[in-house]
Amino acid sequence: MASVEVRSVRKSAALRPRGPTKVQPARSMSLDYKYSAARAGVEAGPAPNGVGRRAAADEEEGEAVPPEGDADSPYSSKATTTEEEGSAGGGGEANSASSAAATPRRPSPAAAAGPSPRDTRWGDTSSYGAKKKNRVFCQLPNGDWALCTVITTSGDESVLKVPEGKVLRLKTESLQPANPEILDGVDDLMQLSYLSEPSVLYNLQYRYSQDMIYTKAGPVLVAVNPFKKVALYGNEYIKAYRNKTMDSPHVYAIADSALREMKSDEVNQSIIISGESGAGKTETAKIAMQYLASLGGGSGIEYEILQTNPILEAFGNAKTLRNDNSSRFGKLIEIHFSTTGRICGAMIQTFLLEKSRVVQCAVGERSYHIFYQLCAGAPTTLREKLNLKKVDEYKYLKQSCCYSIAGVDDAEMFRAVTEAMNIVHISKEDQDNVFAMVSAVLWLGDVSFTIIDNENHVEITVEEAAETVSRLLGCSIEDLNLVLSKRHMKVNNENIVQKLTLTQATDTRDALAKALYASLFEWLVEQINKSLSVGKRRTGRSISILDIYGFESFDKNSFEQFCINYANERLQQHFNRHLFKLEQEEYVEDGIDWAKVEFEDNQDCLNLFEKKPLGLLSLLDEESTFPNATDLTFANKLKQHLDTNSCFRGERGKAFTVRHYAGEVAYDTSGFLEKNRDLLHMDSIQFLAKCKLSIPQTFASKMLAQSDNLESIPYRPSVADSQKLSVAMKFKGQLFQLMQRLESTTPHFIRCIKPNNLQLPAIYGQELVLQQLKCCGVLEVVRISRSGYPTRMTHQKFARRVWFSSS
Ligand SMILES: Nc1ncnc2c1ncn2[C@@H]1O[C@H](COP(=O)(O)OP(=O)(O)OP(=O)(O)O)[C@@H](O)[C@H]1O
Repeated sequence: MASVEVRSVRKSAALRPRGPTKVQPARSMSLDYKYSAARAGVEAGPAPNGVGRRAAADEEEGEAVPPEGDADSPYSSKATTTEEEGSAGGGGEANSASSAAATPRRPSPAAAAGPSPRDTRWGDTSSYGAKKKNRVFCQLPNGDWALCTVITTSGDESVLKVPEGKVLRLKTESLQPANPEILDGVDDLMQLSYLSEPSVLYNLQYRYSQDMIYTKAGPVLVAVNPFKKVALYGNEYIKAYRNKTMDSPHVYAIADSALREMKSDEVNQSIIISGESGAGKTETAKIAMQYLASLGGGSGIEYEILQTNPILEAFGNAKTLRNDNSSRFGKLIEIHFSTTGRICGAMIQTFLLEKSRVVQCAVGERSYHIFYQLCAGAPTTLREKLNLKKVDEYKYLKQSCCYSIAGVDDAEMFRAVTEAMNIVHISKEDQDNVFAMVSAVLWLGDVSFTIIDNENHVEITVEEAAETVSRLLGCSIEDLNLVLSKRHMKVNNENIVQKLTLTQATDTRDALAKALYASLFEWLVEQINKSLSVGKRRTGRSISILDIYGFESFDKNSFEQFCINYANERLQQHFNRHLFKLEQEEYVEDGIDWAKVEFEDNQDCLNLFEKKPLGLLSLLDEESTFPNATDLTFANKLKQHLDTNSCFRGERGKAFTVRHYAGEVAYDTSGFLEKNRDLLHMDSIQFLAKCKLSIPQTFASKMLAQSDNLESIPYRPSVADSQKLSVAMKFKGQLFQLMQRLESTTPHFIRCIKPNNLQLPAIYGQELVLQQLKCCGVLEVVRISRSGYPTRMTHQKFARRVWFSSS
């Protein structure tokens, strides 16, 4: 590919040595903050400004990039270029001239002549000779690294002064060199002369302790969750980033780059936020939206876009053991801009809501916030209309023994949600219908059954719960009884009615509750999208923000974690592809003498999930089509076919383990088949269609339409009237589409890090942080970034930028 090497422009890290910032974040820069970026290059320790490069002979051959044309790859059917032709609209307010002119102090990869001292130091302690007064890192018995000073060295031992004045004698070879004090707390890890695990951990901790939660790792922004309010946001800061009077790492800086690049390059942008549950993804997404809304605002629609957050959080977030406000769905919000650079609309896509939470949740967790908010905050008339009880009186909510969240006022949140619904133009009548459905779901959980014969067949017990459900849905008690206690089936072309046992009836009731809630969530997103739909003045330019559930590993991991972790593997592949594979491939293609930087590729794990016909997803789907299959037969099938796969391990009974990029996860297949089939019996759909209220009717028509659309799909479970594509296959399809969409954008990555599992401020667990940094390859990204060119672009893009900057 023809390209010019332009040193500057894109990576703000590359722009960094640019003098003192004009506006200091009140708490992000302490008075005694010693680092001066301009001096860093000169006084950055003993390493020469060499180039990271290893002898090519030491490197392995290239790894598996999904081949173009492979149907199993989301990258197969499209060009992966981010170049797009478009009108030269661009908008008038961007000012990228200064950035285009800046020159980073970075070496050329071609200048590399041999292994750099930096690279041999990468995690390598053996060659390090500690000297008196040197600052070094030593590992304490608990595994943490501590910064200490060498008092004396003799033979192969050193005597060290560790924090709190203690003295330790350790083998010199176990020590890791520390960076000079002047580099303490640098705002880009690329500036560290010793790039090692302890030095990165120390640097992040140093900054974290001063509320500087953002640090660049080359092109990636690392955000360490402060678990408290930090004075880094608001209008003053937005102004400072817009005017470039502040350039310390920040979500605002990332959003600003996205906005500028969208205008100057005429390419859609994406901000991809990842991290574990509770790491801060949703908050980060909101901060990015806040910046875009502020810069691209004016028409009022930006306010509507921001107000989608309380609605989606109320209906799609819940308290889990890891996060009091955990998103139980994935979200992509695409913000569209007009020719003048103003926001003109938005589109939200959601992924796989965890609907099992509606009927079942673990002790100490809660179901979706809206249930508690409605019960706490509904005004008297609504409360009476919906026959609301206290939260601890509903069976669905009672099982987890957790009703409130410390510091959260559910009643107040309810008012915020209804206000937000008003702002996104959900009519009062629709709001009432929405809350009627929420209440109906709660009351459904209280519908009980009476056994009517000695075969355990049941009928619903006609009492308050059944009566309230039938009133809220607009159906008769008879219809409710029929749908929950009997099933129509076709056997040998004959219609028969089967009576349901207590277990079957309870499952049918729960399936209806889950389907109602999931349909309601989908419907709400549709209404929001209608309200935010893009106006006539669209340019086709957009910035997408992806906030998708983080990697999960619990004591017991089920189908939900299986899907969530699969999504994270896909995202990790996107990250790897852009920051490791494509970047390095281009160097090689351009004939630059480049030694490959190793990184943890997760292609094998993705193959384990996606390969046909013997991948986890295909095998799950196949097993889901067999009426007599069980979770155990599924687990056995996996063991039979996948036991030789290095990413898979069969366990005893119904369990199996997957070696994910972020660690091993043991899955229990209990419930996998049922959750994957996710069958709502046709009787239930017809029941909803017959209800008098329009909203359940709408849900039913949507379900019926989906089942019609699927007539042509070869995969059809053999169950008589099953109506859907399996959950895993649908999710895989959504993820492929998502990846294709993201591939046509310029990505900006934000990695959120959770510093402790207690959700408390000022606690920085080194091991926890390190594990997150390792699993997302932050160190490798820094290494590639400082070894390579700061930015690369085609002649065409360069010309467009120069034109844009000078016009
Ligand atoms: N920038 C921030 N400032 C202050 N608090 C924050 C910030 N980021 C995160 N938090 C705190 O951490 C909590 C968890 O963050 P968030 O819900 O964004 O995590 P998440 O990564 O989206 O988790 P999940 O994957 O479970 O949805 C927030 O509720 C908030 O209390």
